[in-house]
This record gives sequence, C-alpha cells and structure tokens, in this order.
Amino acid sequence: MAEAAEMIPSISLTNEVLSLDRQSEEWKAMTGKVRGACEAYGVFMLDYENIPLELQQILFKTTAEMFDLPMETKLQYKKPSPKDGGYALSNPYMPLNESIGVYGEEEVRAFEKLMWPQGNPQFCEVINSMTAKVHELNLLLLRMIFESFGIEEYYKEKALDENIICNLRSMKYRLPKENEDPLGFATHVDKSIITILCQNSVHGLEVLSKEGKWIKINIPEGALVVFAGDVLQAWTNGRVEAVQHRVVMSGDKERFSCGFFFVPKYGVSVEIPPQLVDEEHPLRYRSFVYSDYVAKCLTSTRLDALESFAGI
Ligand SMILES: O=C(O)CCC(=O)C(=O)O
Ligand SMILES: [Fe+2]
Repeated sequence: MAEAAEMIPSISLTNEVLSLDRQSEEWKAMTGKVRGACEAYGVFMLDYENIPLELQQILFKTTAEMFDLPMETKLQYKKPSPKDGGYALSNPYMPLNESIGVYGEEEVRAFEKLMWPQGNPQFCEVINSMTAKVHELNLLLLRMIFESFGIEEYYKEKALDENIICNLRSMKYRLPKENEDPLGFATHVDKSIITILCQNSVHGLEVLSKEGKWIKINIPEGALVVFAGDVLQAWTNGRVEAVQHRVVMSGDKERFSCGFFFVPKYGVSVEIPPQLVDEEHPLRYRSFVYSDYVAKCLTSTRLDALESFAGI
C-alpha cells in the first residue's frame, strides 16, 4: 500500500525567480534546491509559470482526440522499434495502458498527416508549443543541476544544449475491470536524463522512497513532475539516483499523461565528469553512447539496466 502522508519536494519557478541574476545568491540557492531534491528523492513537483494550466488543458483535449481515433488508424503509426516512438497497444504486461510516442517536429507533422489526412493544424501547434516550452525548462533544470555540482564548464564543453533532444510520449490508462489488477504502469526507472510529466486531473502516480515506501503523488492542477532518469544518475556518478515509479489506477475516470523524455541525441556519449570522481565517490560508470544503451536495453524491464550496461 502506498503511504499518502509522505510528500516529495515542491519547487516553484515563478517569473520573479526566473528573472534573478544568475550570479546572485538567490539563484544559487534555487539551483541548490533543485539539486537537493534530485539527490534526496530523484523526483520533485514543479510549479512553472511559463507553462500555464490552459496550455495543459488544450494538450489533454488534443491527446484524448488522438486516442479516440479508430484502432486501425492508430495502428498505422506502429514503428519497427519503440526507440523511434510510435503507437503502442496495451499488452498483457500493462493491459490498462496504451501510448503514442511522437519524437521530433518532423514526426509531429508526419503523424498529423497519417492520423488526420484532412489536416489538423491545431494538433501540431499544441504539441510543438508545449514541447518547445518543456524543452526550454529541461535545459534550464539540467543546467541548474550541473551548476550546483560545480560542473557548468563540463556542460558548456560538451555543448549539452545542442546535444539533447526532447521526446514526447502520451499515455492513456483505461479503468480496470472488476477484479482486474489496477496497475497502470509497472515499476521502472526512466532511461532518460530528466523526464517532465504532466497529467489530466486523475492521480495514480507513485514513487518509491529511499526507505522503500511507495509514495502517492497528488499533482496539483497545472503543476509538473520532474524525474531524474538513469542517464542523470550516470552523469552525476551516482550522486543523483533515478527514482523507481509506477502508476496505480483508482477512482472512476480514465487517466491521461504526457511524458517529455529528455535524452542525448543519437551518437552522443555520456562521460562521467572527472570533478565528480574522488576517493569518497569512486567512478561508478564507464563512458557510454546513449543510443547504444537504448538499442540494447530500451525494452528491458530490469531495474538495474544501467548498472548492467555501464556499471563498473
Ligand atoms: O503516466 C504516468 O504518470 C507515468 C508514466 C511513466 O512513468 C513513463 O512513461 O515513464
Ligand atoms: Fe516513467
């Protein structure tokens, strides 16, 4: 049973905070807060003024329309490999969940043409506008974490702004039938650097605390959830640990969520910054190319996929 009382940290990036001088003590305190939440929990809730509630509401209206398309239409968007996104039907492992991954602006247009041959320009507009805002936020958070660890030079040297992309996967969870297991998404860690998640107003997300307790996440309307993925775990030499999470359905409403997975571009290697390796923190991971990791481990349900692929 998940514990309802325990809370994960909540951070607010208001326009006032965003306009702080990046050299100021207040800004440094904010970067410390983001890093601290990642280190202590691997997840936090975020209030971010640049992504208003209305945009999320339009996003979920669009998402519902997309899932309402006839099955044969959705099946046209099946991809040979899940690493390229595509439509994923529910399966015996996760019978309540179906999802559609549309990765990249070009794909958004291709997907629109395939799903709505008569056109649906609002679809592209909403998805691209939301993705652009989340991408900007992702970069900001990653930069804050790197700055707080004192490795902003590494961030610049590796040109991470240019070497990272944002992949969108939308999910729909149907209600379980009587006596059916309410598990919507099985326990996993994300194979991303950071994942930013938003949901319609239906809760169900749970994260595993370091003490081994499941914590229910009741996301306030309009807020976002930020997860550290296992690539951030490698990049910080294990200072940040990817958090295990799952979805458990309850209540009487379908759940929709959109996950924005922030990952290194094809061929980009993850090299552990030497500044984060010392006697107290020996090197935990070898350098690896993210696309090789994904090619080998994306569909693995092992919780220790990163350790087995790149652990020392
Ligand atoms: O639907 C959710 O809230 C979580 C989905 C998730 O964890 C994922 O897609 O990696
Ligand atoms: Fe996840």
